[in-house]
Amino acid sequence: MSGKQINTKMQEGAKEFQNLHNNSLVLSEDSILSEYFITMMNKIFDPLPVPFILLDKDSRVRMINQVFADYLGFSKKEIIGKPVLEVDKYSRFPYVFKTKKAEIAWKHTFENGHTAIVHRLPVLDENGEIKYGVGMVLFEDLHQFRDIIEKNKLLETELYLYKNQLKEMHGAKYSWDNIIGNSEKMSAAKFIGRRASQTNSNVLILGESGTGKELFAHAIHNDSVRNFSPFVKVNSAAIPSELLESELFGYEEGAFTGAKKGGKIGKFELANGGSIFLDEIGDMPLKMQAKLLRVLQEKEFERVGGNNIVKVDVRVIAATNKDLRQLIDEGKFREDLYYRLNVMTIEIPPLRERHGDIGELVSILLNKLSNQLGKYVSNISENAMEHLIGHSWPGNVRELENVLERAINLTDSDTILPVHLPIYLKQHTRRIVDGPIRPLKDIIEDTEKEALARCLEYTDGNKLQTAKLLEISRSSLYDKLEKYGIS
Ligand SMILES: Nc1ncnc2c1ncn2[C@@H]1O[C@H](COP(=O)(O)OP(=O)(O)OP(=O)(O)O)[C@@H](O)[C@H]1O
Repeated sequence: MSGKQINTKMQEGAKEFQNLHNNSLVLSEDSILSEYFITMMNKIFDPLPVPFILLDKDSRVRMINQVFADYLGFSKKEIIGKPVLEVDKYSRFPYVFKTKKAEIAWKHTFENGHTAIVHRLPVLDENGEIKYGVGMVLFEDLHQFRDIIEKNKLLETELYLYKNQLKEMHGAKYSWDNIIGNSEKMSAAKFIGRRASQTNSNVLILGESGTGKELFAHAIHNDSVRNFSPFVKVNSAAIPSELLESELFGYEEGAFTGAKKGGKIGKFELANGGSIFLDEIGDMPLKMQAKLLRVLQEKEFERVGGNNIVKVDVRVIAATNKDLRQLIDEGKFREDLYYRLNVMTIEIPPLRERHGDIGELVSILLNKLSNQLGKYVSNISENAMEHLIGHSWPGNVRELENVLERAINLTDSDTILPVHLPIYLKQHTRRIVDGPIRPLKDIIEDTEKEALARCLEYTDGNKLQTAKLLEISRSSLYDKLEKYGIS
């Protein structure tokens, strides 16, 4: 045979080999019967540890590899050319040739007693007639098969557990159904939120403290195509500025004293494929804002102490209760970052601008809190409700939740009465102004005193949070508490 002929034969053999993997393809008469083709098949399949057999259209064995012959307990010579039923009287090939339908992963017990999982494939010509058949043993005994199924089941269970754990650690817990309120303003905010979740754009959520900005961030992630990937929350105000960079972007081994061996990945890498929720973005230091801007623009960054570029695909959802425009004017927030973030902006209205939502909020929150506290309180008296509606709710829904939780703990029945509400809710500021005419200084001091007492009650005595909510320094808070004798 000339070199060219060998080449052609080789190509034919390769083509036929490909055809074997696709039983819808058709073989030429010459090639199936060609000794060269059979030699090629032997060369390819003999060294493989997968039992393999080739039958012609009359169900005679044309080729069998060594492992299959060994498995059946014959030499190859004893098998080649014999009708398949003489090799294994239980063979289903005659049936497969009749139906012309492949049998995939069937359980089969051979004449020698071995039970295996097998494939039987009929190969047809261009007229749809049987050309030949291919048989393969997938698992040589059922134990092998069962072991793999068991291992697979075990892996699936483990995977499910890890996925759930990951979702718990880095998943979004809330959906739109958890966001109560159908007032016009709230419905408008939810409408934009829903639209935002269907896009890949950055989202900026604005609203006072306790209005539900975090709930919105969860719902947006959950409703987006990224919902199977992590949702990672970072509170820029809660992390000391010197740690924020490594928290967000990770660090390389040896980046600084105390750095972990092997380095550490940051929240952006953790959120890859998913969303990162940057809460209190208005409190982010300027240096970090510059790095964040680069991530938003280039989708890449370097870990602290590293030179390698890390590429990420993360959707940013930022939130703040600060006036970012004012921060820009004060030189505390980058204007370019503001415009990058301000793509889909959602403004959540404060509770005092949607008193219409209070009824629904009270009824759903009472139910939720009753379940959490294991004490069923479902009613609220008309007077108590009036107090709730008359209040200005500086702490928004979070404050309402706290007021209701306290009331559930105080009541002895299934109803909340005015007596179960904190005093500040019932003393409206107007009373201070409405009383006898007094020096303005006294009125201001009384107002200040009441505001401090109210806020402390709302925060359960947490002075740091009180100072934050009243937007005064901690030392100023302590001075005022001392002045008014509030402990
Ligand atoms: N519309 C709402 N429906 C149900 N619960 C709400 C709603 N808004 C807020 N809450 C509840 O109020 C509390 C505060 O909400 P959240 O943390 O989302 O507010 P926030 O605006 O992110 O506050 P902050 O600015 O202080 O971080 C949570 O317990 C939340 O479940």
